[in-house]
Amino acid sequence: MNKTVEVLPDRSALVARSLELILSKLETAIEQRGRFTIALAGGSTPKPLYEAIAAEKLPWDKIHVFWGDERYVPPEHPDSNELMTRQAWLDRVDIPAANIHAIPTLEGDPAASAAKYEQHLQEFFNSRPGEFPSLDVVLLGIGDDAHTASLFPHTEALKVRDRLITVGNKDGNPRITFTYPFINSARSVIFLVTGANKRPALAQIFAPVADELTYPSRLIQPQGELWWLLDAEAGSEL
Ligand SMILES: O=C1O[C@H](COP(=O)(O)O)[C@@H](O)[C@H](O)[C@H]1O
Repeated sequence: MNKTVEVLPDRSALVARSLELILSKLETAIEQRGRFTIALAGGSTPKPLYEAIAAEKLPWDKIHVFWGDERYVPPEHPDSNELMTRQAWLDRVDIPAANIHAIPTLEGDPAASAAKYEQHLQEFFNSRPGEFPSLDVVLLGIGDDAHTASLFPHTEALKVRDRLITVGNKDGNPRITFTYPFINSARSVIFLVTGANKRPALAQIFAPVADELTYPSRLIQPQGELWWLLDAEAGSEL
C-alpha cells in the first residue's frame, strides 16, 4: 500500500485537489483500460466535488459510476446518496444511463438488494463469486464515529470478508454497503474529510494502535494507493 496524507488549507482547496487527482486517475484508466470506474461516497463532504466534476468536459461514455454505500430508501428520497449525486453531477452531464450503476433499494429486503448489486458488479467486471474486482477509484468519507461507507462500529458488516456487498446497520436502519475487502481491492482509495468535528475520529484512525471494530476506517488498507485529503480544520492536529 502506498499511503499519502495531504492537509489542504480549506474546503475549496480540497475540492480542487481531489478533482485534480480524480482527473489524473481517469486519464490513466482510460488510456490503459479504455474506461474509468469510480465508486462514490454520500454525505455532505463530496457534493462540491461532484459539482466541479460536472463542470468538466469529459468522455462521459467511458466513465462508469457506482456507489460505495446507500441508505435503504427509494432513489427520489431526500436521504438518497444517488439523488444527491444526480442533482450535483449526473443530471448535468451527458453520461449514458447504462453507465450509472445505482444501488438497488426497492426490493423490500436489504439482503436481496445487496445480493442484486453484487451480481450486477460481478457481471460488469466479469468476475466470479469470491473474486474481488478492482475499481479505479473508491471515494470515501468518514463519520464522527470513524465509520466509512456504511461500515459502522461493532456491526455485522465489519465481519463480512467473502462478499463485495453487504447490509450495513445505522442505529437499527439498514443500509447497503461495499465490504471492506472489496474497498481494499481498489486501485486507489481517496478519503475526503473536512471539519473540526472529524478530528477525534481521525486521531483514532491514525493512531499506531486502536480497535478496528470501534474505528472501522482503520480496516481500509487497499492493495493500491490510499489517499487522505483533509482540510486544515480536520487535519491540523495530525
Ligand atoms: O453516512 C454517511 O456518512 C459518511 C460521511 O458523511 P459526511 O456528511 O460527514 O460527509 C459518508 O461517507 C457515507 O457515504 C454516508 O452514507
